[in-house]
Amino acid sequence: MLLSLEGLEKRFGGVTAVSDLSMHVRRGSIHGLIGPNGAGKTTIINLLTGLYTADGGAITFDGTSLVGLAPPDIAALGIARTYQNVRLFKGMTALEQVVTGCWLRRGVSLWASFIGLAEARRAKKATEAHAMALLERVGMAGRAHELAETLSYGEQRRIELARALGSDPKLLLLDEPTAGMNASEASAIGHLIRELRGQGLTVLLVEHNMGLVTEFCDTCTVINFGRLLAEGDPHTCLSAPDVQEAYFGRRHDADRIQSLR
Ligand SMILES: Nc1ncnc2c1ncn2[C@@H]1O[C@H](COP(=O)(O)OP(=O)(O)OP(=O)(O)O)[C@@H](O)[C@H]1O
Repeated sequence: MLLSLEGLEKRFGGVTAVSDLSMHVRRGSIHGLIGPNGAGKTTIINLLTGLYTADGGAITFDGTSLVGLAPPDIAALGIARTYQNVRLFKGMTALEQVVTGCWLRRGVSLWASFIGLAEARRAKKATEAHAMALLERVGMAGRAHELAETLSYGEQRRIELARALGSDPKLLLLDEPTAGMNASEASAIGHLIRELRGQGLTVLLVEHNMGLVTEFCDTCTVINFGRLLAEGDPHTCLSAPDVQEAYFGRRHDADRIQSLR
C-alpha cells in the first residue's frame, strides 16, 4: 500500500468529523473517497496534507508516519492536492501558475534568483521547461501564455492539476475535480486522471459523481458521519445496503413514500 489510514480520529469541539477510520490506497491506483455532504472527506484530505492534526490513529505514507508533520514536510515526501474551489492566482499566466507549483524542484536561493545569478537564470529556465511539460501532460500547452482567469472553468481545473504535479508527487489528492462540470467535461478529467495513473501516479479522488467513480476508480472507500461504510471495488461498494441507505434513505422509507403517491 502507498497510503494506509488506521483508526483515524478527528474532532472539532463536539463534532466528530472522522471516527475510527481505516482506508488503504494501493500504489499506482485511482482510489475514490466518497460519501454524502458532511461525511468527512475534506477533513481526511486536510489530515493527509498536515493542515489538520489527527486526534488519534495512524497515517502511513510510503513507509513514513505523517501524523504531526507540517504541510511542507508532507509535500516534500510526495503528496500534492487540489482544492474543491479553483484557487489560481489572479494576473498570472497558465505557465506562471504551474511554475509556482515547482518550488520543490528549484534548489536555488531566493537571494540568488533576486540578484539574477547565472545559476538562478539556468534554474528558472529549467523550471519553466518542466512547467511547460506539465501543461503538455494536461493538454494545456497551447494556452501557456494566457492569463489563467481568461480560461474556461474546465481549463482552469487542468492548470490546477498541472500546478499540483509541479512538486513531482507520488500521490495526488483531488478534492472534487469535476464539481460544476458537465458530463463530457467530467469524463475528460476522468480520462486525464487515468493517463496520469498510467505515468505512475497514485490518485485519491474525492467525488460526488458516482458515474466517474465507477468508470475510473480501481477501488474506493465510502464513508458517512466520518465512519467507514465500505471499501473495495466501486460496483460492490456502491451496491452495499449501508451505502444505498446513506445515499438514498432507508428501504422502508422509500416503500412508504411510494405507497403515498
Ligand atoms: N474546521 C472545522 N471546524 C468545525 N467543524 C468542521 C470543520 N471542518 C469540518 N467540520 C465538520 O466536520 C464534518 C465533516 O466535514 P467535511 O467538510 O470534512 O465533509 P465533506 O465530506 O468534505 O463534505 P462536502 O461533501 O459537503 O464537502 C462536518 O460536520 C463539518 O461541519
